[in-house]
Amino acid sequence: MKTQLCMPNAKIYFWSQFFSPVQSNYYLTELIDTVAWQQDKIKMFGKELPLPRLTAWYADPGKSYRYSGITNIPLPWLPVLLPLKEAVEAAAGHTFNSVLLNYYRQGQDSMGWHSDDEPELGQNPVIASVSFGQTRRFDFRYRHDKNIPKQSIWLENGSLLLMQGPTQHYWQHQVPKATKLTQPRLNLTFREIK
Ligand SMILES: O=C(O)CCC(=O)C(=O)O
Ligand SMILES: [Fe+2]
Repeated sequence: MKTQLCMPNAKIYFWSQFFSPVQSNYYLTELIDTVAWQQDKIKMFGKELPLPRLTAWYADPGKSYRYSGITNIPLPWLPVLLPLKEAVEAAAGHTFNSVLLNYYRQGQDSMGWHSDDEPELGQNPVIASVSFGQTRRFDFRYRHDKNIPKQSIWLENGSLLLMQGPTQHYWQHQVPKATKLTQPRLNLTFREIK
């Protein structure tokens, strides 16, 4: 079922069971096994620190993506990713030429506050985010006014979150640590690199 999140200066839609549990469990194991996962390092306070998650970047030829000082050179599309891309494109009414995959091995893995506002995404990017495996909390905070309350949603197995319009200009998001959780989660964010 599709719902719209009610947040100012944002256009966000959510489908709780976009993929069935059977499909989702298949994709979870298949992607964990076949994706070329890597652990990037970022420079922080003069030190090199490993990112607290594994990532991979699949995209059309020439579509590189740079964030946090890391340049992602695209890998050619894996066949298993193509039906996912098509299903998400049909729901979003938008075509994508790339996907960033994040592998949260357990609750210690996380992603800090950020907006998806890199220049290669252009103005008002459409970003379609699919989750498989362990349910994790996804938080939003308003960038310019601390009085606007934070919002959170639970991204469960098989869900689809679509962020578009001015969302990235006005809101940041994060996936906080959840240290008690032991099960893996995969997230795929489909993007259009200009
Ligand atoms: O894991 C998630 O749900 C969020 C991923 C994300 O924000 C990103 O890849 O930019
Ligand atoms: Fe993001």
